[in-house]
Amino acid sequence: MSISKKKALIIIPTYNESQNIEKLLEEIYNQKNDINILIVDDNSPDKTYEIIENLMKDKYNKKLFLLKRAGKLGLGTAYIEGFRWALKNEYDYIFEMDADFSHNPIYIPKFLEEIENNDLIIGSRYVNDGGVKNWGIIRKIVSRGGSLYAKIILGLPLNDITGGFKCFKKEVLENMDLDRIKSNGYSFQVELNYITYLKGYKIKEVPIIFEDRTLGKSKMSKKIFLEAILMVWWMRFNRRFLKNI
Ligand SMILES: Nc1nc2c(ncn2[C@@H]2O[C@H](COP(=O)(O)OP(=O)(O)O[C@H]3O[C@H](CO)[C@@H](O)[C@H](O)[C@@H]3O)[C@@H](O)[C@H]2O)c(=O)[nH]1
Repeated sequence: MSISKKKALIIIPTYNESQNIEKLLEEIYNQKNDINILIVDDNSPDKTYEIIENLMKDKYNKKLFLLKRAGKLGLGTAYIEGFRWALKNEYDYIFEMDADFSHNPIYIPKFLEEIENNDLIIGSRYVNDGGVKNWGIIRKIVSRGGSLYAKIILGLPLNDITGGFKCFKKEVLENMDLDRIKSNGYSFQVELNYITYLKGYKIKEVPIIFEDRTLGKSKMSKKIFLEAILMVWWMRFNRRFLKNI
């Protein structure tokens, strides 16, 4: 079957992204006009959801959707709810993407091409031709170190393990019990990659240049960072549980 016959959905979790979201949607649709987008908004105080509600009525009618949750419940659970929605609505290819332009929409066509012969595509900062822009030295060390830490402890043959620009084939998500995923922050990405790998799916890293956001603020915190450090050890010792999740 050709790409055009497959249904693709991009899930974008949002919390206070009113400065970014409309422009991002425009750029995504410039890259790929026939794709659907699901925003999972946690009742953003800056009313990001109102921008979406207006665009859904008019400009992006029937291609833009919104799940509005009661309050800030975390990135991981936002994706889990998005995945459930995607499976219920029979999407074949399911993307994860940030709202802040750190994930450049120009890569979407490449991901769609590569997912045909793979089960999970990871936009990777740490393979040839990948990289980061506008990051200070500390953030570079923490991010690169974090991926190496998870790679060594878990024995994962991947270079960018925490990255959040991805595309799944629906079978991967259908064949895991989403209710049993434990992580919510950075380690959410690690846990999903690890389960996908343990189940024997084909994972490919595609190089991306990750650019730090210029508008709005990152929501990541010390707590999320600590969760990631500890969760990697939990995953290491619960390999069998995760393989059968
Ligand atoms: N709905 C919802 N969205 C959220 C929440 N927290 C963050 N988001 C949304 O999730 C996206 C990423 O949030 P950032 O706060 O910009 O995250 P980051 O620190 O840059 O982390 C990114 O990079 C990490 C690794 O480099 C990734 O692990 C992570 O998934 C994300 O892609 C943004 O669209 C943001 O609005 C939340 O609690 N609820």
